[in-house]
Amino acid sequence: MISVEEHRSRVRDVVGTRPVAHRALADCAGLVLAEDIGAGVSLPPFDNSAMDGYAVSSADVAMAKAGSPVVLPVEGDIPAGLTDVPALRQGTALRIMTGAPVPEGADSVVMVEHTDGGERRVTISAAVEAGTHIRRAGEDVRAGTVVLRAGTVLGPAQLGLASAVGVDRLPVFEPPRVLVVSTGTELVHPPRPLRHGQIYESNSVMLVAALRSLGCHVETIRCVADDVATFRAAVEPKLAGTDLVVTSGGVSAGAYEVVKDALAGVGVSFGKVAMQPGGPQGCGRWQGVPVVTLPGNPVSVLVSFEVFVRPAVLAALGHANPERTRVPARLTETLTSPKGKRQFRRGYYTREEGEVAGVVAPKGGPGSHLLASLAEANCLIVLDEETVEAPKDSTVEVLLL
Ligand SMILES: Nc1nc2c(c(=O)[nH]1)N[C@H]1C(S)=C(S)[C@@H](COP(=O)(O)OP(=O)(O)OC[C@H]3O[C@@H](n4cnc5c(N)ncnc54)[C@H](O)[C@@H]3O)O[C@H]1N2
Ligand code: MOO
Ligand SMILES: [Mg+2]
Repeated sequence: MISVEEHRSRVRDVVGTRPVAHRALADCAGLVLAEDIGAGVSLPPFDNSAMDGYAVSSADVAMAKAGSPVVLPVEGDIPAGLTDVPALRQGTALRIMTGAPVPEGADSVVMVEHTDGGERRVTISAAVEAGTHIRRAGEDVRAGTVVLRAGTVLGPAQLGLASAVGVDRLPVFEPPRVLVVSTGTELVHPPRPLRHGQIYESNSVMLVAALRSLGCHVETIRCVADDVATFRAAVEPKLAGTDLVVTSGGVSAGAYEVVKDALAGVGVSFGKVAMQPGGPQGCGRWQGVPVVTLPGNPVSVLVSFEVFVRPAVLAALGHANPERTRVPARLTETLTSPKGKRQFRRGYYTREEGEVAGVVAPKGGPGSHLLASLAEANCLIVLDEETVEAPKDSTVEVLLL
């Protein structure tokens, strides 16, 4: 039996690191930036108006008040996007819009609300200080400086910033193409009718959802019968276009362990990990393609995914911290755990406003077939290898899902 940590590091080594690809910004959301990005332009690129109003020289409107306004001739318009901007003659005004370049000779903008809105002549009823409503070139970003650091997870704001400094593609760790294969002669695609002895397939659905949430491209082969020739014929032709294969089922100690029987001799090793659920595990390479084989019980599949596959895929994608958040929580009931194994129990974690630690209520028993309780859970309770009993009201560690 190997430890959880040992298998985690094997899976991580097998999955490796993804290559870097340059992708259009629209395809980068959620991915990790592979290199520092410098600004090609300053932000703003030029002094521009923060308001719709009139560009003036503050000296010309210094005496303007509500009761005694100043009237200036308006010599033209500066809409946003105007590239040939006239200079302001002293003693006049230019009508200017938000985002438009401030003309030479102007040192401030009077909001249209403080004027009569005139087109030929404008009556200004408030003075402005020099600099009012002008957004200075470079006050946000200076050209040539690094705006996004390697390792940044690209969300909407980071992608917007990249575009604002003139970038249309970014170097990111390329998401893997993952092939999910669920095995079991008993498995049936819903909604086909079930015969006695058959069950509806659910593991591939969980794995696809979990992998897509990490940004992976996923293809599925569902309900492969427990027959080595059938398994090979279904999966082998797909290996060429695949970066990672994740299988479910067929890895334990029985007579029809299709995944084990098909892959044990070709570079994938199998064994037991000291955890519950998720004991039987395997990983390795098949024709050079990384393979992680998960046990078939539905809870075992999702727990194994959380413990082994998710951190390995996130690390491959360049995430500095690929782990779930761990928090302490007070148990609402006593739990028991097998000595020598790390147990992961489903739980529902809550924390009241103002409380330091939260509370966790176990959901369902330890059985790895109890899918309904998994669907009610928002965390995994971790009971370490030494723990045989965690009493009610004791503090345990939970992983927030
Ligand atoms: N003699 C032993 N028997 C078993 C051991 C053991 O150590 N000695 N380990 C048990 C544990 S723990 C697990 S976990 C399972 C793992 O078995 P397999 O990986 O070979 O998985 P299967 O036998 O194919 O299936 C197990 C179980 O899960 C259901 N299943 C499988 N695939 C799906 C799916 N895609 N959707 C829904 N349900 C699925 C399947 O019908 C079985 O009930 O082995 C124990 N046995
Ligand atoms: O280790 Mo198995 O995954 O409990 O059912
Ligand atoms: Mg089996």
